Amino acid sequence: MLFELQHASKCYQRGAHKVQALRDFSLRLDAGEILGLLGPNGSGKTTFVKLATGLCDADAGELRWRGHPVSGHRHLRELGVLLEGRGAGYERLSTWENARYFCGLREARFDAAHFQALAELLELPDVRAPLRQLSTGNKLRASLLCTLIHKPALALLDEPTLGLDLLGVDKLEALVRHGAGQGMGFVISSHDLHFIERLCPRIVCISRGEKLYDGCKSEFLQDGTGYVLQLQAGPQGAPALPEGLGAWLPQGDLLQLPLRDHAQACAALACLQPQLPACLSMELRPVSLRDRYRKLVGEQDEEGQA
Ligand SMILES: Nc1ncnc2c1ncn2[C@@H]1O[C@H](COP(=O)(O)OP(=O)(O)OP(=O)(O)O)[C@@H](O)[C@H]1O
Repeated sequence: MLFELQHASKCYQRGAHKVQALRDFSLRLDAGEILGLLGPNGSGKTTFVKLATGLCDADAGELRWRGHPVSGHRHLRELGVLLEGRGAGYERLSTWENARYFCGLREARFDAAHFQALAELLELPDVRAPLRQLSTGNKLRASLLCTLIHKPALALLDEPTLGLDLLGVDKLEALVRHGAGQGMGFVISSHDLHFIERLCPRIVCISRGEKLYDGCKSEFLQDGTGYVLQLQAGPQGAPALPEGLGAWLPQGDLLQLPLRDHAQACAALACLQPQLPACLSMELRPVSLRDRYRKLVGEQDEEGQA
């Protein structure tokens, strides 16, 4: 076991009010794991990263590193952190200079070959130019490089895709897979659900500071729905559903029908076929992380309002 946070709680004081950012939150991670941390805005993801990195103290709970309670800041040398999609790079320094500086700060040897490998993996164009001359996406690539230059055992990446173009996201994905292959652990907090779905075999979902789910992505996706039929009704309104297929769920101006499996999807299409040409659009797709996440967080909101 690499990292463990046990029963952590954190409350912020905001004026006269208290905000419970995390409540009895526990998480453990092994070397080589890639964990996707999901949660709505304000659910406590950044607070978790701040607790893990000592940027703020928990009101309760314990942090353990390699099986031992954390005391002091020694474990920070083995962490790589990207907070809220921004690195801590110095704008007047180049990627190369920043990387050397951050290695020094963590008392790690600067490995030029590792720098080169990361720069190539990220396709960073000009590692000798000051950061201020780089585009937003390339600044983020430089920050990612500086986050990983000292070969941390655990990388905590908060919103690492913010501002990255498609190629940049692909490069980041390759970088994470490469690191995990070498035994690094990753906690990736992001609202980019496609990115998390592609990359993370383990999902943790939090809402209002509490953990709603922690487990395998494949199990997270399996909640009895295998496919979703989605359409936009024409002037005649929603197609009539035969008995046993449930009911249309409105989603903005679209209608969605959750379907159990391949057989039920085929049966639904066969029944609805005469009515489908009158619809403005139609799509049958496998259930996604987005569907499942929306359902889980939505259910919790409903409970909260009840
Ligand atoms: N320094 C602070 N002072 C007061 N309240 C804070 C502070 N930092 C965070 N909070 C509050 O704590 C809660 C959790 O915030 P946090 O930033 O951890 O959420 P998040 O899941 O990272 O959100 P997002 O997805 O928007 O980045 C929010 O209600 C937020 O307003």
